[in-house]
Amino acid sequence: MRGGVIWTDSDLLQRKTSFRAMSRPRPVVLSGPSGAGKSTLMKRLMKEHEGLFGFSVSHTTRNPRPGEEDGKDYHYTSREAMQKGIDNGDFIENAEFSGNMYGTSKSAVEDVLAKNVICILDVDIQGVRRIKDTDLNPIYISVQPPSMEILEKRLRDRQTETEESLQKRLDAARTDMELSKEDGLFDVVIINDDLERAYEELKDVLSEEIKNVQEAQS
Ligand SMILES: Nc1ncnc2c1ncn2[C@@H]1O[C@H](COP(=O)(O)OP(=O)(O)OP(=O)(O)O)[C@@H](O)[C@H]1O
Ligand SMILES: Nc1nc2c(ncn2[C@@H]2O[C@H](COP(=O)(O)O)[C@@H](O)[C@H]2O)c(=O)[nH]1
Repeated sequence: MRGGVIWTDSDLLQRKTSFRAMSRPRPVVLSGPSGAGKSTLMKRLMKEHEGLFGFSVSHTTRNPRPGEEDGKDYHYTSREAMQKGIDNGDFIENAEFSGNMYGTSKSAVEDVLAKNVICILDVDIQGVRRIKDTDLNPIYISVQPPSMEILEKRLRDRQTETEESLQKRLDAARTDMELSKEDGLFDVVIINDDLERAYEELKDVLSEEIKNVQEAQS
């Protein structure tokens, strides 16, 4: 794994200054319970704004789902390899979620930042807290389902989970829905009830960043 900018060491302030001086587009962190609709909203955003966004491809130890591609949706890896990368300091954050490891490597973020596009990170609430300790300075958005019942239906209908992993995700969702109420943790909370409305809200929140990148590219 490639090394590079380290966001949590002692010259944090120095690098914060240099980040601002380069006026890079502000990254976006999308979080919220599994099944709330983060990927659905993100994929639509990236499709409608081609060349303006870049996805930070996380690592995970979970198996690929049908249709998912290694290097595009995730870097699929083993526990051993991932732990080695973590011990090596290659990750800005990592977490255990529903029996698997997930993490954002430094190079995943750097590769997107280098293109001067808006970097999107899809991470759970533990990842949000870890990213708060870095100088990435993203916009924090929580995507929430209208209710636990609707979330469960969406996860079941998606047909990606076993009963066991579904129950783990529902447990994590209850915690997420509670913790995400914390004052100041998120800049915006979007309730993804009606998809069109949620998408418009997401675009609205990001309109300034989108405009800035469009102008920089023209
Ligand atoms: N507003 C909505 N109304 C109805 N169904 C929705 C809505 N938003 C998303 N869905 C559906 O709900 C399911 C879960 O959405 P999605 O996979 O985007 O969630 P996610 O938050 O990215 O989950 P994960 O964190 O597990 O990747 C999908 O099958 C998607 O098509
Ligand atoms: N802390 C992190 N969480 C991550 C990362 N990549 C994804 N996720 C979160 O995991 C769950 C489950 O994802 P799924 O693809 O298995 O359904 C979801 O809440 C994601 O937001 C990461 O790099 N770090």
